[in-house]
Amino acid sequence: MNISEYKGILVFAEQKDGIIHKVSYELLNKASQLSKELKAPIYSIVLGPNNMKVDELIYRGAQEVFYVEGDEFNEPQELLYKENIVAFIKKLKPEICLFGATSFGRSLAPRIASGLGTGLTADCTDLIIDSDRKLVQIRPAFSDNILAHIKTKTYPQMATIRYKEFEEAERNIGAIGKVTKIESVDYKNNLIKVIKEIKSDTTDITEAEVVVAGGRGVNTTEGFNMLEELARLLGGVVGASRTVVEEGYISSSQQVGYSGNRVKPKLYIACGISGAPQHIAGMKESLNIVAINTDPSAPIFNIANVGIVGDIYEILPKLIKKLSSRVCEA
Ligand SMILES: Cc1cc2nc3c(=O)[nH]c(=O)nc-3n(C[C@H](O)[C@H](O)[C@H](O)COP(=O)(O)OP(=O)(O)OC[C@H]3O[C@@H](n4cnc5c(N)ncnc54)[C@H](O)[C@@H]3O)c2cc1C
Repeated sequence: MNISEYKGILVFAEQKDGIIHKVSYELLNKASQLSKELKAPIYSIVLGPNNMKVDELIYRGAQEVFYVEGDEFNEPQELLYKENIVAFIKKLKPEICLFGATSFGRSLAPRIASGLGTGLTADCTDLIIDSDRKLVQIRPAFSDNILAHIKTKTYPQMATIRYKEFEEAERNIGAIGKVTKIESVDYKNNLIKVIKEIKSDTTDITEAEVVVAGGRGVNTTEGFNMLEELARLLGGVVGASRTVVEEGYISSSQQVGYSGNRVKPKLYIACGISGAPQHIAGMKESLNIVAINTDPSAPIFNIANVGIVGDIYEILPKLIKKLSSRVCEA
């Protein structure tokens, strides 16, 4: 492998219905910092429906956007995406490729790395360049107890980055860049056929401003109904610890934590959650944390702005009653 052939930073821009996922703008922000050190161009690749507005990627810092156009890219077809991106990367030869650690990005990036015969560091929280121009990929390991610094021997150097880890790149509508359309590869072997997409009627937990989360202390359907009611009154969504997801009270799409979603709401209400490091990893950046727990020594109180020692089955009905009367008055 001749490393000197590899130049530039490639950001994969994820989209749905032609709307670019915000993680792509966060990656472009990080790419801009790295490009200053490497003196390397920033590219972005987007596979999206016909006539998609891709200029936004230029406003956010991409110098050249490669657009693979086709309505088939509205479906999360990892294999179709993989074939296109692998073929493209083999030609472009970027030294760094960045993907968002969204559920689609987490599924797609390893397939691409395998197709290219290169390494991949998943779920990074930071990236730096060392004195040899190598990408140091930083990610928590062993339940956030250490921060591993990982370098890849093979090129391109590939990483997925957690959503909401960096600020979005500022928007500059005067930015000049180039959009290059590239032909989709002829690939008919899709193993997945989307028959019907069932849209969730709740807000994506990663975007919610209020999260009312339940743990083993809730542990009944009646308890989760209370959480739903509280979340509704506060205009938020219900989240959960892994324990209750595993027990089947709530879908895994609502899990918060190390192996679930990372959330950063204005208000996080932790009900009957002990505060294990794996849970805290997903919610510690919340602006305000309220914890309700019967055990005054529960670790969740160490990071809570407001701690209530008590039984959720006594506290939540009072809170719901109070909030309901306020909603009625208004
Ligand atoms: C590799 C790995 C990844 C993991 N990833 C995640 C993850 O992404 N997210 C996650 O959450 N966990 C994750 N875990 C699991 C994690 O270690 C904990 O086991 C889990 O978070 C504990 O869930 P909990 O707080 O609901 O339950 P518990 O730790 O059992 O806590 C229940 C709490 O409820 C309180 N309580 C009980 N009854 C009441 C009541 N009536 N009112 C008020 N409080 C009450 C108790 O005092 C206790 O503090 C992971 C573990 C591993 C090994």
